Amino acid sequence: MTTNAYSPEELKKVDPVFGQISFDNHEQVVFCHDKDTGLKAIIGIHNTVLGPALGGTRMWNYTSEWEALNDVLRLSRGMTYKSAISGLDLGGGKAVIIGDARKDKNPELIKAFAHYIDSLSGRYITAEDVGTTTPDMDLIHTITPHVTGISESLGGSGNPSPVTAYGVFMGLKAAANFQFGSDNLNGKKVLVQGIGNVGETLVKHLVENGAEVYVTDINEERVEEVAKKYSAHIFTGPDLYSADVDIYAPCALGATINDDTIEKIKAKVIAGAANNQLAVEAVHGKRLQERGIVYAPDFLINAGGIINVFGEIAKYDAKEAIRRTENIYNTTLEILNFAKEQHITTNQAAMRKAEQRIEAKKNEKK
Ligand SMILES: NC(=O)c1ccc[n+]([C@@H]2O[C@H](COP(=O)([O-])OP(=O)(O)OC[C@H]3O[C@@H](n4cnc5c(N)ncnc54)[C@H](O)[C@@H]3O)[C@@H](O)[C@H]2O)c1
Repeated sequence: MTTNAYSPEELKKVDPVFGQISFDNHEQVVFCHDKDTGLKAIIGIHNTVLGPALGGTRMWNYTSEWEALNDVLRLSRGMTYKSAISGLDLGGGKAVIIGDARKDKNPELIKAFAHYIDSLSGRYITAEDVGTTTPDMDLIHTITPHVTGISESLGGSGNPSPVTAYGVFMGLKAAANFQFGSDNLNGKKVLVQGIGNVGETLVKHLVENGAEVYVTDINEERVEEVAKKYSAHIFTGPDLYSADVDIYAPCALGATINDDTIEKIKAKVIAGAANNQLAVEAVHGKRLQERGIVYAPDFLINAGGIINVFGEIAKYDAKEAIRRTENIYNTTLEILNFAKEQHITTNQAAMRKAEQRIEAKKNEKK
């Protein structure tokens, strides 16, 4: 599975950087190459109006540079909106390293990358993402202070995934409240797709709150293990998108709501952790709205991780991170109501609120 919604062929049709499909007024795009280690990386700084651009480094075996560039453009923009809607004084950025994390990652390559981060003097602050780990961040920390998600022993905020899962759970409950008139999940059928770090903890919260949880993952061992641990059901149908459930929680990779899946979805609420769930925001967000499916914007409800990590910069503790994450419930309800009033999609509503915050800050600075 690629992490992009576009094929390399589609991406090659336009100008190399500023003409890219996902280019959206990014402030800076940095191409990093180190001959000795073979490092090829791209740092995308989308917007720094609210603060330094914070976002993780993804290491992925992209099939082409076009795909890597598109991913970093798309992901860094997403971070701007995520931090803005979450009330954090942070801008949006992200980095990608081209390569297979299992085969190509080594300390020298990570250190070479750290020097590039350092060269940006804090305009970009990194963290973990797919393919990078806390030990990688600790290593980056030996070169530059502009890194979060480091070990707790070094003053870090620890594993963000449980906090992310808690935020997703809050957003999911708020969306259920909006759609079903109550956030009581007792007996509600919920399908969790992807039971990794975030998905597993989400399953725990759901089961503890009486939901009937179905799990699916490409890792079959994990499915068995998680289903057994939490007394969840293993999803066995031929097609998970047409599953007869109330809530679909995408917690694997992005773009699962696309032309092939959208008409099949029976769930009345979509709320999950995966980034960029809508393959094409305008098209698929609208179609969900037309079909009466309440979509809790991913970048809003999966912000627990960044709220947690921001504590390393803003110097707040784990309790405060949880308190702020809990507020995702209120923000989600506010956004869903705003979308209804304005007759816009929930994704548009969240983006509009985020843009309003950025604009206000820009005007304040003038
Ligand atoms: N970890 C965080 O704090 C955090 C924060 C914000 C967003 N997210 C996003 O949430 C998602 C999950 O994050 P995570 O940290 O749990 O990742 P993870 O790698 O621990 O788990 C992902 C799981 O999805 C499974 N998977 C992959 N492709 C699949 C497919 N096609 N069908 C079913 N299962 C599949 C994997 O086997 C794995 O178990 C990712 O999209 C991530 O970008 C995570």
